[in-house]
Amino acid sequence: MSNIPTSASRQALASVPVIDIAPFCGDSTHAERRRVAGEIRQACIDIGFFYISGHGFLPAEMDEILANGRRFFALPVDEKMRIAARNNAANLGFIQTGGLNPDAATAAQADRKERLYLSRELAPGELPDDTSPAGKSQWLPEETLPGFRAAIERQTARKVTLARQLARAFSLSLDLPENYLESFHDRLGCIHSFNYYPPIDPEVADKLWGFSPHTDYGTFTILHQDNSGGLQARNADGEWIDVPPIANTFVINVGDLLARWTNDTYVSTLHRVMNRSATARLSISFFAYPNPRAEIASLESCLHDQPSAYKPVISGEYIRHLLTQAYETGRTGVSSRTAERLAR
Ligand SMILES: O=C(O)CCC(=O)C(=O)O
Ligand SMILES: [Fe+2]
Repeated sequence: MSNIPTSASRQALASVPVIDIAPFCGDSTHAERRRVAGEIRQACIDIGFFYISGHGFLPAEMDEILANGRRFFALPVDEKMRIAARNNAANLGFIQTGGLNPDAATAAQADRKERLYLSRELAPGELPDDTSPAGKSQWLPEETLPGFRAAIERQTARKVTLARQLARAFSLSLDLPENYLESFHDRLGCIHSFNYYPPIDPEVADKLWGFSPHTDYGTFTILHQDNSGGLQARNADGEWIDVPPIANTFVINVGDLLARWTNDTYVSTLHRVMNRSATARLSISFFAYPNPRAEIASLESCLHDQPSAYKPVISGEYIRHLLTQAYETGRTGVSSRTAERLAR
């Protein structure tokens, strides 16, 4: 692509753009998809965040999954701890405030969020992989939450499809063949995370985060937030801007692995959550990771005849390393990769 925006033209946005991705979800012309891909490229260069509309999820479906998330977190903590993530090989399950092994001291400082981490089912014939969470979800007995598992599995499958459609859009945005990134995600590693944020007392709001500033780790995240508000992202000038709820949209953000893959053409942006509303906030993140054994080396279309800043990594090992770091501290924090980038 000539005359295309590059990271040299990063702009400090005051708000996150909304992009209609319908051309990637149904019949469309190449020109239509190319136009959308151009909008995605600009957003990923400027801030690494954009909303999507035109994704095909019905409003009732979106309400239903939020309602199911609320049902889970409303259970007594002892019930939720029956599927504690610390007892699961892939660390899927319930993560209480303070992380996997909170002691009193760390839990007092930790992010206030509780989480439920799930993944997708294995596809027919797919074998489990040590570095992929696929097929390793834990579930409460059906009688505890009737209909919960079936509803979540349906939604997870829908988001796997949406992730593939987005992979096509990202490919085109990077001047790659349209199926290029999709072929790295046909054994998609993914975590479908339900995030519960109790309201934070304004008196201690400076010390206690719902979710402290962090970046995500994978290729991209599909985020569904309820209407509480409280999410912010850091723009190219280092200012925190609101990413308020917009009905019937998802928020997409670039993860560390895609930033690395694009040699920092696309930015994995710091973001954070403070629930200042009087009621609990619920959000649902779907983290898309490439096939666990895929080698991720900087894309040719992002090198511009310069050597890459990064060595190739194996996707599953890289993600597992960052997740372990987060689980053990109870604060997702800034990944070591982002720390390196911020220090440069
Ligand atoms: O709750 C939100 O809006 C953001 C969640 C988030 O940043 C994450 O799950 O990584
Ligand atoms: Fe995040």
